[in-house]
Amino acid sequence: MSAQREMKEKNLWHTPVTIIITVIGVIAIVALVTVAVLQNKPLHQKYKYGIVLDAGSSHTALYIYEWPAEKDNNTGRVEQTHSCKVKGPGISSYASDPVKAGESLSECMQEAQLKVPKDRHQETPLYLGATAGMRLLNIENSSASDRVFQAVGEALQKSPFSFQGARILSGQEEGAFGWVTVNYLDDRLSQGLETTGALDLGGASTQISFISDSFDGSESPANSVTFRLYGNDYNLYTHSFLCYGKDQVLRLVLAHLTQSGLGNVADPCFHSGYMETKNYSVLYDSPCVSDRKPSGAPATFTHSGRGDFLQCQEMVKKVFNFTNCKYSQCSFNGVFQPLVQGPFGAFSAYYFVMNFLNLTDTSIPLEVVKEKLTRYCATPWNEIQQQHPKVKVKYLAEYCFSGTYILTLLTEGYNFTSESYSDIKFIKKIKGSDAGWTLGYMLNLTNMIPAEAPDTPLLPHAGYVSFVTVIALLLFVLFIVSLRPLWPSCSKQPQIV
Ligand SMILES: Nc1ccn([C@@H]2O[C@H](COP(=O)(O)OP(=O)(O)O)[C@@H](O)[C@H]2O)c(=O)n1
Ligand SMILES: [Ca+2]
Repeated sequence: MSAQREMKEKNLWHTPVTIIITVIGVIAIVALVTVAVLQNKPLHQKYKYGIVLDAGSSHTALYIYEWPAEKDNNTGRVEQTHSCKVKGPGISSYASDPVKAGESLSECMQEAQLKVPKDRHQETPLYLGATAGMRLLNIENSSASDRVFQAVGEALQKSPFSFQGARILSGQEEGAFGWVTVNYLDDRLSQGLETTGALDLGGASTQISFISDSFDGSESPANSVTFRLYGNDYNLYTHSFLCYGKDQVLRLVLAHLTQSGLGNVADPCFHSGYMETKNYSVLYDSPCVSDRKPSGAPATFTHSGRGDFLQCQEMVKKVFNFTNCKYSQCSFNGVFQPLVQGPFGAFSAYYFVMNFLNLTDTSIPLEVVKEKLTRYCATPWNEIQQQHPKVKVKYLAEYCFSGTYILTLLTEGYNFTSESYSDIKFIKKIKGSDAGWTLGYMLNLTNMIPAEAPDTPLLPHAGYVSFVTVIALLLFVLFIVSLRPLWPSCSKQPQIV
């Protein structure tokens, strides 16, 4: 009897019930893992796009940005995938023929249509932001600037993209968005790290933006921009100096020089042997200098070089006004500025000029940098031309001036010292994206930087799948173990008496 019962128990393991339970258990685990994998698998990577046109004083550039479609506001994921330099001058130069300003953009816009997948064209936002060139035109002749915007807007409206408007950025926006760009690309915002200051040098204006422990905005509210990004509050100091881009300062310095020698201008900022006949009307055709035009000036003057860094620096210093600071401290022209603090990224013309001059290494002592520039400026013009046959003569002639202006602006203007000079990094790109205001502008307009830190999943996808699998297997094993009494080896062997 007992042997019979035990035989029965042994056979229980092979009963349909046990088999069904086991099969259901296996199916349940396979289903659980499959659902977990499918439910949480990143979707096939699709991208979204955004286009920004940087309408600068000297030229316009188009930038295309790309980011994974399913995670709009995650960290540091927007990247520049393409850029296109518009041929010809900046849009403000088309004041007398605005339609041409619109037409000038068409080549880059065609390129953008090829770069952005066709099925994304309609939903891709397109922005145009204009900076100091259009600020000056707006001051000089606001109806002319309106006409340029009208023409540019009409041209962009015809593109297949979702045109969101063309407007002038304020100097504050230009500075602040440049700061957002460099800190976003370095993942400093998402990770709440110490931020990098931003130095942007354009043709017609220049911006300085940084966080200072001693700045809460109260001393000069006009220089304060506040942000809440990824759960952190920032009170940014920023200032934009209109007319202090390198092309306008070149005019200012020349304007100073023409005050003394009307027909002949011997310029220490140009190489000896350089000589060009220039028009007074062209030189003074800018609101930055127009009030300085000497009366009774001849139509033209001879602009010749003297190649003397120190004297050039003396001339450049004259464009800064160091008197009349009504704040605790100022940079120049009575503008409040706290002491520079932390690392800085210097981009745009800062980079182009210092890179040309082989002076981007800021670990070289400032005195040595000045010596190198002194030697460069003293090099005769014919030698310079021989050394750089491929560089456009107009640009080549100006590097001595531009280098001198950059060093003077940084040290005399912003009060960088021999020590803090090494905190500056001359940069063009960060992780493949150009440093400049455009990315920050787009991130802001598309609400891509959240005010609060996004909730991040506890585990990455692969970790999550492994976790679910292990737990499911564990449960299954426990279940099997719980059936132990039914295991054949655990049942008593029938004893045959
Ligand atoms: N490869 C290049 C490109 C631009 N640049 C200069 O960089 C400056 C760019 O200024 P911008 O056109 O953005 O002018 P803003 O409107 O920013 O004042 C101009 O002075 C250009 O001449 C350069 O030196 N080398
Ligand atoms: Ca610019």
